[in-house]
Amino acid sequence: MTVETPPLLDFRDVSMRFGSTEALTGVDLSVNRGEFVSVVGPSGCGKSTLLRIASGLEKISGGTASVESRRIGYVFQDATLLAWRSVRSNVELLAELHRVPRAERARRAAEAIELVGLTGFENHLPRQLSGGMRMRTSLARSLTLDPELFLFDEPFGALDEITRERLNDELLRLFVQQNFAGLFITHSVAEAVYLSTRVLVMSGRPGTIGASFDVPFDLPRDPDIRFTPEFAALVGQISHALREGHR
Ligand SMILES: Nc1ncnc2c1ncn2[C@@H]1O[C@H](COP(=O)(O)OP(=O)(O)OP(=O)(O)O)[C@@H](O)[C@H]1O
Repeated sequence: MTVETPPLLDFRDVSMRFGSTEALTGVDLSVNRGEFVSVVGPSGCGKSTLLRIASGLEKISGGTASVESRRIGYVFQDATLLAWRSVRSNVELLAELHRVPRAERARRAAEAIELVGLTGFENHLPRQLSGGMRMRTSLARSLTLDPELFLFDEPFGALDEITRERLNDELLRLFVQQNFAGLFITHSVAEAVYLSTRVLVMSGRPGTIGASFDVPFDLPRDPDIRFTPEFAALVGQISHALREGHR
């Protein structure tokens, strides 16, 4: 007999108003353990609002939004590093705020730095890093808290194509290795398909989930999958759904 575990994140009929602006309506969204769910949608349809609700920063106007875990990681488009702190000290910051003892904090930071491939750069300051390395530092900082649910708000949007693809590979590897569930916001349909087990298409406004696509490709994922006709076909279908919802 299999025991059903509740989804880590479960939104039912969620609506959200900001004054007279109806930002979200009738949003049903769940993220289970083992899932990496991406959300694509036109600008202003409420994607960031979804993440802010998930992280408890925003109170919903209607429906229910439950998050089962307290171990939540966040990575945003801006790496938000402290300029005067080294990579090591930036990576330790969250653990420090959570009052993790010094030796344990140092151990977790060293492990996270290794996981994101920044070993050797521990003493660098943020201004001495490339954009991709800053993002890796931000990712490592969240990994020190061993998140069960990871929320990503367009983390790679500002990076060049090659760096973005490399970080996509690294994130996929971490997803398989570290076993967290992910909710990932992006404007890139190809990125969403490559990273995810499921892609949701939002339409706006007010924003709602218009379509859901399961991604059938195995994990761990071969980077060359991006050049196959099956991959292109799925990207095409999702892009089409995005255009339909935009009308
Ligand atoms: N704090 C706020 N006060 C008022 N309106 C808000 C607030 N936050 C978001 N909104 C409105 O809610 C809608 C959704 O915004 P949100 O930032 O979630 O969209 P988005 O899909 O993430 O956009 P983008 O893709 O451009 O980042 C927008 O119309 C926005 O103006």
